[in-house]
Amino acid sequence: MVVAGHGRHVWVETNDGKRLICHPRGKKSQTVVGDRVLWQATEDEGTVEKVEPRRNLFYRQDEIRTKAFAANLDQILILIAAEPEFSETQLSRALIAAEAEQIKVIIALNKSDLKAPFDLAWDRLGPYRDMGYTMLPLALKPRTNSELSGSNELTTLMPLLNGRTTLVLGPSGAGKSTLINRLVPEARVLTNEISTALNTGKHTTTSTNLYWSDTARTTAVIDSPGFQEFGLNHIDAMHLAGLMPDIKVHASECKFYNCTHLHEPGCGVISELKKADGTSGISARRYKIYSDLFTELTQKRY
Ligand SMILES: Nc1nc2c(ncn2[C@@H]2O[C@H](COP(=O)(O)OP(=O)(O)OP(=O)(O)O)[C@@H](O)[C@H]2O)c(=O)[nH]1
Ligand SMILES: [Zn+2]
Repeated sequence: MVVAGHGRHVWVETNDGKRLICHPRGKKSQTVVGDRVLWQATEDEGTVEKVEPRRNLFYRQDEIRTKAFAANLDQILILIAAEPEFSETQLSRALIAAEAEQIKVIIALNKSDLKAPFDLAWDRLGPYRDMGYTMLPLALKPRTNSELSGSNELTTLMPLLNGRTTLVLGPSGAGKSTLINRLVPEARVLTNEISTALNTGKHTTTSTNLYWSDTARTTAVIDSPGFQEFGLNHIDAMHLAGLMPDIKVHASECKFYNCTHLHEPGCGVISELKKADGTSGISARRYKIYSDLFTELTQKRY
């Protein structure tokens, strides 16, 4: 399994837990973290001979290039926090990308100890709870021993991670490193090892790494940057509504089968949005995100 990558060179873990650097055979082979590969030993390193078929491939795409995050995921954990204030647009983009690959998502809101901003943020997430996304409050920051003995903040999260491979995504400052370091105390050491091995001189905090949080290697977390610039150019504008659950339920009520939900008469989405009695299942903010994204995806350059 590929557990880290740098450029075209990857760090492969064998079934018995050994790790070695592998180089791609030929120009074409593109591997990402989570890939299962067949490799062949060279002197002290290896060559990737074949990438096994993937269950899924999670990626973002901007105008310049496609960037794969990871493959063969069981789920994605989106970690946001009471502070800094999260961007609903970024959150929605990540959810749409996950939906496009039919990967389950957990949304975790960190820093529940910051009562006032936390309550505000929890409120802002109302539409996402209504859509059925699993959502949990967290307080990840290590506390004093007396506070810790009372409750373990990871007791609600751990059962959701156990035995699975989870890609952790989140904006800077939400607590991603705090989480990874609690799940995998030796993460920092491993990251240094990887960057020395794949050697680049620079640190690999900008690359994607897979860590085991148990010695039996059944629970994996993948740490990846890139939440900030989440391009969705790989998605067809006409498929967008189908990837946003709150819009999707009303898109089946439209008069025209190819309705864009932006201006058409008899549009189920627009009529839901215009419900004046406060019962609309589509928030104004979500509709704005939909229409802005629709425009972005129809104007994309190839
Ligand atoms: N109040 C509070 N602060 C927290 C909590 N969890 C993490 N923090 C703090 O939030 C700050 C950011 O946490 P990090 O884990 O470095 O965040 P990150 O998402 O890895 O951020 P980058 O390194 O910028 O990507 C640190 O100062 C943490 O101590 C929490 O539950 N409550
Ligand atoms: Zn419509």
